[in-house]
Amino acid sequence: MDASHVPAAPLSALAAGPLTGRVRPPGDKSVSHRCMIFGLLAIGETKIDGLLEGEDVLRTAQAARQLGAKVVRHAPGSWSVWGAGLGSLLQPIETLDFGNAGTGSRLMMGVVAGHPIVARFDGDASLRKRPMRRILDPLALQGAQVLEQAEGGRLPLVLQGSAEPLPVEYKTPVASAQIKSAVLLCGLNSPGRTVVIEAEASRDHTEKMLAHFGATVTSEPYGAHGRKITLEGRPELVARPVQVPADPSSAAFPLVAALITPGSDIVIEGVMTNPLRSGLLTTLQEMGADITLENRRDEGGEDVADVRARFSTLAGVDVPAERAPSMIDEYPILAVAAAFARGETRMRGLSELRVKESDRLAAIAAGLTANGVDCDIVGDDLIVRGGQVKGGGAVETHLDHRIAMSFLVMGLAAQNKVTVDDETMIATSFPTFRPLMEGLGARFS
Ligand SMILES: O=C(O)C1=C[C@@H](OP(=O)(O)O)[C@@H](O)[C@H](O)C1
Ligand SMILES: C=C(OP(=O)(O)O)C(=O)O
Repeated sequence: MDASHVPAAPLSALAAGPLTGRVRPPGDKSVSHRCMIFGLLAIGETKIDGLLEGEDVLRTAQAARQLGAKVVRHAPGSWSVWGAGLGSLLQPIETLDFGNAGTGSRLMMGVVAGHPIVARFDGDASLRKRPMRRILDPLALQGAQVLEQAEGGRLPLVLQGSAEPLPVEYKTPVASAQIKSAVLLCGLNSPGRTVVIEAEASRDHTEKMLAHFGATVTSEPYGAHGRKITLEGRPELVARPVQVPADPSSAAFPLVAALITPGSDIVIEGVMTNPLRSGLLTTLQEMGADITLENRRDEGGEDVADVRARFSTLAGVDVPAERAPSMIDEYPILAVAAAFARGETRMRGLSELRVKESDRLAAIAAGLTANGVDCDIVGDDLIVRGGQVKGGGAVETHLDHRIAMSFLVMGLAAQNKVTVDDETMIATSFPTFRPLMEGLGARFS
């Protein structure tokens, strides 16, 4: 299903009995995008197991095809990519249309910027509003040229890459794995060394995959919370199998649903517990959540665990700004947990939430207010005063999957049903959200 071409579909969540059972959410979205990209750049067959078949990743798969890869689906989650090879991408004829996918579009800009080709990038109404200068600025230092762009450096835009990207040392202006990854992916085809410095470490899937596919890449501490990543250009990237763990950002929805719904006891299997993605687990545990990590193991180079969550009496906490990169996509669902917690939760330093699929800071506050939850935005902080949640509200999702799923979870434990104006965007990251939640006992109408 192509979520961007289906009409909006409202959906309500109703108070549910206890949630029980075991589930496995789909594959991680960040890793799945990167499977397609590294598959495109490597020589040979990249076999992928557990790929997220969400709309965002399918867009990246399509772009990889347009740039010369052969991409084949064998069975659900089981895919192969035969790469064009680093330095040998095809000139795409049609626009690369990334739909709703920030990650796919921005990482692929890095790939195109490092090749002597011209590509037109576009996306849906949400993606067209998102800032791209943060990607285009470093890529210009590396030698790429923006031939056309919409106002403010936005999509649609036309990017001309360079046959020989310049080696750069780039310090990212905000903690962003997308900026870091775009620079590194462009630097792959540079005859020299590319260095990215981030003051606060962001998710490291690109670095891990670079090493997995044979590049020489190092990552060392930088300052109190940062990293310095150094990549040697022009490696021979060789196809390697990839096993995709379950997405912690998707697992967050059944997790919080169980914590706030009385009597619940669930297990979420195979969840990636990479420390750079685990800020939500830390925060919920600080709030008093009954969460245990069982059967901890390594799957495909990532830490994974089965996460057991039981209904808990939560208390408000202060969430420090430096934790934001490790839980950046989880603030909408954390705000829902905070609405059911006793006392005040203050989430600090959320400016990046304003430039996601929607202005998430505003969308969260509006959704909470519509459902009778007391909250404020103070500067870049969100303050939620929790307790019992009246519900009964209608929530505007602004083409944002995480806003839709978060408020549907709220409806499972609120006194009255919660309605979101459009559930279609959920297909971008978690196409099985509804059946998975219903399997645990959730009710939607
Ligand atoms: O690199 C990635 O896979 C992602 C990075 C994050 O974005 P930023 O780099 O903009 O923080 C995150 O919000 C997004 O969902 C996925
Ligand atoms: C921000 C997100 O994704 P992207 O930037 O890839 O659109 C997300 O999935 O919450």
